[in-house]
Amino acid sequence: MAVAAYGQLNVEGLASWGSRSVDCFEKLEKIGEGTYGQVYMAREITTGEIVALKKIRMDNEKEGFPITAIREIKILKKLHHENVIKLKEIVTSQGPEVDEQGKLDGNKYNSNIYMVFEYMDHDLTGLSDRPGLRFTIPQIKCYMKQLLTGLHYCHVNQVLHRDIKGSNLLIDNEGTLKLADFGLARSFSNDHNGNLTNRVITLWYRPPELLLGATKYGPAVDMWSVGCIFAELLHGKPILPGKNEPEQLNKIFELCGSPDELNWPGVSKIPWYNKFKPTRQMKKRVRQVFQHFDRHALDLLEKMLSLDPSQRISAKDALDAEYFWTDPLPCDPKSLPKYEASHEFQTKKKRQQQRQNEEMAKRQKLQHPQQHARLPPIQQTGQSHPPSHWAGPANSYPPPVSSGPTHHQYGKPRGPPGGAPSRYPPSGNPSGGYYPDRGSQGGGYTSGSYPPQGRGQPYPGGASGYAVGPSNYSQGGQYGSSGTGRGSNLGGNRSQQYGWPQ
Ligand SMILES: Nc1ncnc2c1ncn2[C@@H]1O[C@H](COP(=O)(O)OP(=O)(O)OP(=O)(O)O)[C@@H](O)[C@H]1O
Repeated sequence: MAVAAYGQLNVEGLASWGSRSVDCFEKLEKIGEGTYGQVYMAREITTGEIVALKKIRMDNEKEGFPITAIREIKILKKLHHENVIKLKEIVTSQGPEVDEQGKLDGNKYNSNIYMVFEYMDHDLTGLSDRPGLRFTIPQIKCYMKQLLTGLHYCHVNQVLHRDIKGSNLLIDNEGTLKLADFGLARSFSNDHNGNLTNRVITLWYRPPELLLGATKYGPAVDMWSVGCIFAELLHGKPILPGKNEPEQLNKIFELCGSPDELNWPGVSKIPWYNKFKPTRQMKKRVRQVFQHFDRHALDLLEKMLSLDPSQRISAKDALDAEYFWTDPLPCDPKSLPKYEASHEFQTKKKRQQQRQNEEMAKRQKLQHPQQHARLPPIQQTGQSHPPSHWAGPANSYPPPVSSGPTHHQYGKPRGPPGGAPSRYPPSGNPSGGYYPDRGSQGGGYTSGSYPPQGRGQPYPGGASGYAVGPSNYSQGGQYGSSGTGRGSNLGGNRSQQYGWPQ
């Protein structure tokens, strides 16, 4: 990995940053662990403010400070928007640190660097993974609108996110959604001719042009991921869960049809097209597969899942789509129900523990079948159950609560993740903005295994043909052409409403 020499983290405009010690914060709980660091919920000791501390992983760095962290810091420093996570500060630790197991963290610099973020109660994956949870259509529209607004802001500021997925969409108990994890993000310019890496974006959300080896691309790559998230929210589970790159491409072609020069002019010039073009002709099946989505949702989804990136809808035009302007309208974020905190890391951990408990119970049953038949059921400590009287149909909703935990309620470290069932009482009265599920259109979620990350991991099997080659493929300025129709007629009012730069 590219690095900067240690001690030379010269991030413009960050003069006073890094002057405070991490000792100004009390770590409360680990809430995330990603490729590039661990994330903790923490409290600032003097003010009591709850924040998220992202520790920059240095243990793999042979020569210095990871370039991904520098990029993330630089990019976040220039982005200021309600739907983009706020980087508050950088803090450092002096001297060796120990991990959760009390082991030295093995960092040869004897010093760590942390990014301090505003704390968010949930990530979208963690939230949607709550047992029995189904998002309503107004709720899905509300989250999608915020996602598109944040992304539009990034794109007009010439930043590609390049890792849009549920666990990077953070949500607070005010219902605000923010884009996070800019570790793979980078600046682009419309006249930029250099090659970019195509080994970005987590596999299930990676667009066909990157899978086919394109190295010139633009904001349309993020819009493909948005399309996958949109369909996932409505469908209840990831729509393109490929195990490796060839399978991922195949799943895309089965859903969106096979690419050719007619539906995607220039596709045959993308480096790995000949290697991976489907051997048989496949038809587009989006409308058939998702026939339970409403007409406006389907129209929008088709435009997001356009194989040809130059025809893929932009974030701005997506916000003008009929979908967001027809009943049921997106709900007001503030009216959304509040939930107990949920992050993907914790829900994964809960599931893991639940599986372990189940296996243990099975083993014990096999060893002592009769004795166990008479014992009370094993308590599933790792699982967060809805109250038993709420174990209704799958489309019933997790109980909204009148007052969820606020940041300041996190006075002391909480117990092990998932140690206790949800504390929130059920409510039969869906309050403000909560709509009961609208038939099969309500979203839902099923637990599943997780996709390979999009961070420069080698393609499977060196011989698979995924060798980076020169590209003569150009995306052709998809972004910035705002298109015609509603956007131009109504864009003024709508732009004001979204608060995006004109
Ligand atoms: N500001 C925050 N508030 C609350 N939770 C957060 C915050 N930032 C990150 N998290 C949690 O930590 C997880 C990992 O964070 P992040 O994606 O920034 O790290 P990463 O090392 O880049 O991860 P990955 O490799 O999965 O992309 C997130 O999915 C989220 O659950």
